[in-house]
Amino acid sequence: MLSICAKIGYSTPIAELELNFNKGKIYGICGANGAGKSTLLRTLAGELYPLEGTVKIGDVSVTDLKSVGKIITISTPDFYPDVSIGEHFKILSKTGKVNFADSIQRWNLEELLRKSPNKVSSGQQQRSFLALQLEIHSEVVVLDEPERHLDAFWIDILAQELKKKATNGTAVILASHSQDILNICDEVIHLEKYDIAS
Ligand SMILES: Nc1ncnc2c1ncn2[C@@H]1O[C@H](COP(=O)(O)OP(=O)(O)OP(=O)(O)O)[C@@H](O)[C@H]1O
Repeated sequence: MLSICAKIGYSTPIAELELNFNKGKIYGICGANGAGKSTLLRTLAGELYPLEGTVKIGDVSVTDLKSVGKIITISTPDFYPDVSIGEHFKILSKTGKVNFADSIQRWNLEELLRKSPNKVSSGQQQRSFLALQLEIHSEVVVLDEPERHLDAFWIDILAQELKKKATNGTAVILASHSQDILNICDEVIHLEKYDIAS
């Protein structure tokens, strides 16, 4: 469904990959700091062009207009500073036609809805962001360290949510340093330091 056959990197290559990602599966990407996990995710999502080669969803390049909306990227939490967390849910429920009631309950966000995103903890921000983004339908979801700032209880909830997403037919691709999250993956890709001479 999503495929990459490419050399990736910014100006110099950091990996050369040939991979396929199928719907209904969870793929983990692991490796040391700087190994290229975020670069791979950004290339898969069409935010970064490969140095050589292609990234396709079906037969269409991920950078083609036809691919818009098929892939969602969940990375650093991003909120409007003067808009309450609850208003973010309201705005997205109108524009994306999504009902967030269950998601707000599952992520235990009722008490945070009136607050500004700048006045809650990093873990609370992350929970709110995941509750918003994971509820939106897409064929592929790409997550960069989704466990960031979460305690063990919420990492477990995150694992359940990702499994549910995959069961519903989404291809889930994540980069993580958490063994608890990597354990739920159907396949784990280890990125090693790339030998430029190769
Ligand atoms: N915006 C950028 N411009 C140029 N080079 C970059 C940029 N972002 C990252 N790099 C370089 O690309 C390489 C891979 O970085 P990347 O962020 O993909 O690593 P990572 O595996 O996600 O690391 P971490 O575990 O620290 O998040 C690093 O050597 C880094 O210095």
